[in-house]
Amino acid sequence: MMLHPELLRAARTARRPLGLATVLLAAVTLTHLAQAVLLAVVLSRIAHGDTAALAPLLLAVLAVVLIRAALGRAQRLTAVTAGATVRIRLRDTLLARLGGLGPTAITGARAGAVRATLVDGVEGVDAYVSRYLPQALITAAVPPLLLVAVALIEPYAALALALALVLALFGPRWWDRLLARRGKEHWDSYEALAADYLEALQGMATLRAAGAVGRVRERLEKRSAALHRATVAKLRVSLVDTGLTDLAVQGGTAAAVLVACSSAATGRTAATGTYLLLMLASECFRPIRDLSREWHAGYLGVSAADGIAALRTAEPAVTDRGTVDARWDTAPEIRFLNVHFTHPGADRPALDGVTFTAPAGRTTAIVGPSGAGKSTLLSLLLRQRDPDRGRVTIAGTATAAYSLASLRRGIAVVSQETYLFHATIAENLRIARPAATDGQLRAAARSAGIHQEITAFPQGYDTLVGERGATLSGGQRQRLALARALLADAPVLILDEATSAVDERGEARIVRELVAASRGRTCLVVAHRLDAVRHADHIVVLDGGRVEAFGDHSGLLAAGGVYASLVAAGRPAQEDHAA
Ligand SMILES: Nc1ncnc2c1ncn2[C@@H]1O[C@H](COP(=O)(O)OP(=O)(O)OP(=O)(O)O)[C@@H](O)[C@H]1O
Repeated sequence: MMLHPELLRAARTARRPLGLATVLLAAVTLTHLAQAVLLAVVLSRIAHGDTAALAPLLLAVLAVVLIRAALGRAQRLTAVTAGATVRIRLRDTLLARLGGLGPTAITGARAGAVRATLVDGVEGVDAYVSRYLPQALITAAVPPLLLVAVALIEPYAALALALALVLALFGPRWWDRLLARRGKEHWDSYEALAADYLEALQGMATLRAAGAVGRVRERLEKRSAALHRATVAKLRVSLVDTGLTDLAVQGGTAAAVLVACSSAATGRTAATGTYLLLMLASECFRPIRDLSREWHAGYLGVSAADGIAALRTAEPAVTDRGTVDARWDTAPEIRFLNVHFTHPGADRPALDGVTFTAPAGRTTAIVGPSGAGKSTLLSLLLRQRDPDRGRVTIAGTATAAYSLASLRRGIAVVSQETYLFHATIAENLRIARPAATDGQLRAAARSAGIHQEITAFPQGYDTLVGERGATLSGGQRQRLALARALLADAPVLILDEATSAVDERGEARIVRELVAASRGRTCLVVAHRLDAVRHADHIVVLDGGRVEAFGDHSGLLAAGGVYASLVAAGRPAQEDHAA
């Protein structure tokens, strides 16, 4: 019997249906026992040539069989309901935890591995709690009780059965650790394969362009072979386990039959007692045989349990202890006050004493060469991380004082990696505001410069965009994401390289239109091309994690420095560095 604390915790979320499933399983077991007793009486009557009461006895057997069929059906339905409850609650918990962990933790894990845990691992937990656990409880309770009954009829038979039961129940436990290890190795191989496959599918265009499809296929074949080896290794241990149980069951039954025959021959037991002994000896092992069958169904759950526990208990990068509701009536002012931050494992700070104010209701651009700290700054504003020192405030209140959910609702973000779902354009837009009217959708799309292109599609706003917006161009995807952020109507808007996939003229136009559309909001813009941000009310120039300068386009240009050299280069900062 393998019990895992994580699986028991999951089972507690559906105590009632699981309790009912176990009670019904106990009732099914009782019908087996009742049938065994009735058959023993029938056989004994036949042996004595007493056929008078056979008809009612056989009818009683039939009734028991019918009752068992009904109970068995109810038991399976209840178990399925219990399993579904556990599955749904566990997935909810894990998804909520993933949401709470934020992008830093999610990018640390491999998407395919997380998917395997969330989908296949949770399915395994369902089988474990709904089928294996009730059977394990019955197995722990029924054979000892039957042993007592057998001992009352023939103590020697009880002794033979007890030895076989101990061997059947505890013998395989020697292999438990090895089995758990093999199960873990199998699950790790499975996760790695799932992650590699997902990555290969998602990156197929890049792999094809780089001529690397063959190499990746070889790697996947190696992964498949590793999974096959892990499966066989696991099966070997599991077969020894099952073999030992079978041996004990067969041996125990044979020994009990021998003892029953000998005690009948010596006259120690009467005919009814002998038949009862034979029937009960077989019933003693029924729960063990059933448990062995259910074990294979629930084994996946045991293998995935460690991964599920790790996901469920993963610590988020920031704690959500804030209580203030980030619901600002007017666009708020954003301030960075002497903010220091070093990424875990990095040897130099990404932000080294950053201080500036993004005035309320205005557009502030953040520019600087690659690695200057722009994305880090935005991640601190969104509380994906907390500063090591210093404070980030919105409307005069530290970001940590706001509840995370409300803070993130109050800030709309468009980044290069904004995700579009396999749904229609309208559905993708309404993710930001489910109750938005068609008019509001159109207004947001117009501001993001995509309305005309949408209406040019044969199905307009009902066009399916494909997974990750596959049927759209890079620029269209970004503008759609932009429209979605505008629709969110949050008082703070962050554009993080949001228009980099749009052509140069398009970018400058969109940023101009956005600035107009976001009037009344506090807008922070990190743009690829300086042309796009020259009209911003304020520009913060970051370099090496410090604020190098602060001002407007003409002032910064006149002052020289990093900004002037970036403009003079006339190219994106990243290219400068790469050159
Ligand atoms: N997860 C991370 N772990 C360690 N170091 C990091 C991490 N993310 C960023 N850094 C480092 O922090 C510094 C600032 O990076 P950041 O991404 O904020 O710069 P950026 O100005 O946004 O650059 P870019 O314009 O190229 O996107 C860089 O030195 C970078 O190498």
